[in-house]
Amino acid sequence: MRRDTAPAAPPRLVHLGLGAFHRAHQAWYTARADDAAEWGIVAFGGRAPRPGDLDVPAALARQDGLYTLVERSEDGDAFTVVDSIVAAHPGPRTDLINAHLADPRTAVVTLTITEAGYRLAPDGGPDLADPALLADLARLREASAVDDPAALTGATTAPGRLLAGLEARRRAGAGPIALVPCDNLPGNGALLRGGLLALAAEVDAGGHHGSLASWLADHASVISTSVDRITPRAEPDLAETVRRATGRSDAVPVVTEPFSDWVLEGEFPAGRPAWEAAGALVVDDVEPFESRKLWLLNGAHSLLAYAGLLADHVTVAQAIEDPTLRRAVEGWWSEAARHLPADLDAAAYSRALLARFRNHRVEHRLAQISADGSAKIRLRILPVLRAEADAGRAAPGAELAVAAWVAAHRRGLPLVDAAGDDVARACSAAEPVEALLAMLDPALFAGTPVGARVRDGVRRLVGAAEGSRHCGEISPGATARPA
Ligand SMILES: NC(=O)c1ccc[n+]([C@@H]2O[C@H](COP(=O)([O-])OP(=O)(O)OC[C@H]3O[C@@H](n4cnc5c(N)ncnc54)[C@H](O)[C@@H]3O)[C@@H](O)[C@H]2O)c1
Ligand SMILES: O=P(O)(O)OC[C@@H](O)[C@@H](O)[C@H](O)[C@H](O)CO
Repeated sequence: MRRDTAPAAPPRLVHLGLGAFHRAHQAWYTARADDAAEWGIVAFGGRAPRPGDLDVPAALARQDGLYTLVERSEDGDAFTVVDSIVAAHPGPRTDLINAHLADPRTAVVTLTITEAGYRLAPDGGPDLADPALLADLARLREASAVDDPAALTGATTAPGRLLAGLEARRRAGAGPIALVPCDNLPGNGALLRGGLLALAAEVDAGGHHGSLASWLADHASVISTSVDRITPRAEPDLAETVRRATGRSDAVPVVTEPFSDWVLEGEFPAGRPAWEAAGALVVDDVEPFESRKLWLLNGAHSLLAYAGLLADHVTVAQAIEDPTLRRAVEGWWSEAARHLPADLDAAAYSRALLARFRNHRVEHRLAQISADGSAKIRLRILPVLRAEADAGRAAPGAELAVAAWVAAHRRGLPLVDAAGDDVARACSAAEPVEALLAMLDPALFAGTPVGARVRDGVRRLVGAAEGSRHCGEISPGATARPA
């Protein structure tokens, strides 16, 4: 695929974390905006592709940024060429990230770097024990003593790359900018803003060049978002499906569901595309929308992932047809709905979700969703479980999600987790179940009725394997590797 005569839109948006979701979501909204011709995206990969994975930025660059979005419903496929990405580069091209951020025409940075990519500690602040992040900070401190732009290159973490780019913008006097995290993290705007300010303060403390932190506070408007579109990893024959249906040769098509949702809160001081034209909603308070989505959709996904894998299911569509799991998901939805504002109509959202989960043509693999469970259970299940426990109620759906995560480790399922070292340590502790629960929240589970019910659940799910001392192979996820 190549661009023909139509000129590409000017580059005014920068994206970090060029994967499937960005192309199914933000790039698609941008291409459908009324003013799409004015807004081109320069997209950067994140970490180096894993062995066997496609190099998406390289493949997209060979196609002038064009790709096919396959919207897959129960009834069939719709194929659209998305043209909003005007340049694609590998993540390590920090010289280009800096150059684009230092350009006053760049108005917005979007991010889909995965939850682990933010490199947060359990308290929600930046993980200042992370060696890669510390190395990026040290580089930035040294760079503050020199005016050479090359000194601002070479960061390996996403926060380090963003911070270096913002420092380049500050030095260029290129003005304010909006930062739009589009990852499934509760309070993603506050987490990104707090993280960047804390990291900038670390740089300022050892640097010589003035205050990056106060520049950020005045010039970086961090948007909070709720993002929703189920976008599984593309199956190997998707390119062939596209070729047969459209005659086009596309090395990196994306498959997604027809449904899409984007809710944003915050100011865009240098402008933005008219995303509302494609259905985006700009609100004063995104938090209730975000909780609804993270609890009802992602929480149910986590429940299905661990309980479904334990029951030998492979995809979400298979797991939701299992009557026991479906009842558990419906139970979880009722538990979560009690803590959502009534005007968000959680019941209608859940009904629609059930249909989305049952779309068997979208092959969303439980193994993909199961990654990084220690953080996801903490963020997506525990807030509801705590609230239910405080109200003196049992919460069987939430309790099953926790028990299934523990049991999946105890049964030796090969799970990827960014906190893989901690999980492995917990698994080889004298009391692995206690240690795994303590990783999530010691106070919630130690000597409490909810803890007792979860332990019973683990015993039932682990069954015959209970005597085994070790969990399965736990691969470290993203934070354990250089980005
Ligand atoms: N896929 C979905 O259905 C969906 C829906 C809503 C939100 N999201 C959010 O988008 C994120 C990405 O999903 P995707 O489907 O595009 O995945 P993907 O694997 O296709 O792409 C992930 C991108 O993030 C980069 N990345 C991975 N780990 C990183 C790290 N530690 N540091 C920096 N960059 C890193 C990768 O290089 C890649 O560019 C999810 O983690 C989630 O937070 C996804
Ligand atoms: O992307 P994650 O790893 O946060 O969670 C896996 C899925 O639950 C998630 O990707 C959903 O499909 C998505 O959030 C739907 O909008």
